[in-house]
Amino acid sequence: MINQLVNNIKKLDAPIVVGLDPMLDYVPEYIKKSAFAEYGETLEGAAEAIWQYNKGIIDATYDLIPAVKPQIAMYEQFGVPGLVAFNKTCEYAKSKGLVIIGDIKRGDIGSTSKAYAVGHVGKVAVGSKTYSGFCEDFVTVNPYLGSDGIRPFMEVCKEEKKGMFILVKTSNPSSGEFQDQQIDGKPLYEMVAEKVAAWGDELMGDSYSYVGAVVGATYPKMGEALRKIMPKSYILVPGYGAQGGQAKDLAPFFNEDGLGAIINSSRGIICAYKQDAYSQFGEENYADASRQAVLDMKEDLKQAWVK
Ligand SMILES: O=C(O)c1cc(=O)[nH]c(=O)n1[C@@H]1O[C@H](COP(=O)(O)O)[C@@H](O)[C@H]1O
Repeated sequence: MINQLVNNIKKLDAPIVVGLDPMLDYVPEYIKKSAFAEYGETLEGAAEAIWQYNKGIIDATYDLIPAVKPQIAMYEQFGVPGLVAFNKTCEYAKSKGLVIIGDIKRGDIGSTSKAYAVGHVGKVAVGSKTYSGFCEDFVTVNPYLGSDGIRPFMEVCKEEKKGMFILVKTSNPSSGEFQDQQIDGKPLYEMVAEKVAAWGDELMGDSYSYVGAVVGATYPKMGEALRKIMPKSYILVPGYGAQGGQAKDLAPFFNEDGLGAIINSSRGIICAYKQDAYSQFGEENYADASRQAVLDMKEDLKQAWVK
């Protein structure tokens, strides 16, 4: 999968992932109206609305982007119907040729991590049969529990040729509370990055590893240091756009080959129609606004990664 991700990025000249993080407030009224007419103001109605909203965005952008990143919390808030919408979204995006990065941020004791890995990027055995519960190509993983929380994801990813992005330095304001703590003269996030590089060496694709990292766009200086520590790991970079990360700061996240980083934008793309810059599209054409926002992001990012 890392090879497909790299190939998609090269083919489209777009190190971009669109975050599918639907809140009901983002969904245009006409979509909600039709979903509620069919299912009522229920969890099913909400799930139908976010699914229709996502479908519109995928249809309008799939030819421009290599990947999407559905954030599972946005779906889980609607319970089981929400999870059905998550799965439908992943399957539909996959049918359009997109790589799916499941933003699930899991990680637990070994046996539990194994179940997460099997469910999201592997296959579960039921009697003599096996099934893919969900169909992501990559997942985000929390490394707080250490190696035995990561290894089950590595084993499943090796078997299935899938991948993961391990949280190294997150984009949020409080990320330093723990991640920046100095241990033996080194920040914790650098220690995690060294482990990511070592785990990644065990699972190499053609040029990049199956084991990637998450580093926030909001910490470009740290991104520069981390790029060097993990040369073979793809870096998933959230925080561009809505969280204030800017293209001019993103160059250090890329390698000399112009690869090695994929920049996420969620609200900046899926809620584009609500922004002044795209107000001419109107609610009915929210998906066209998202398409324009992707084109603008691609142009904006050129200053960061075109060598
Ligand atoms: O793993 C992530 O994707 C992630 C890590 C991180 O450090 N910061 C971060 O914002 N994210 C996710 O990236 C997305 C950012 O959304 P926007 O701020 O709307 O672009 C959300 O889905 C977050 O959960």
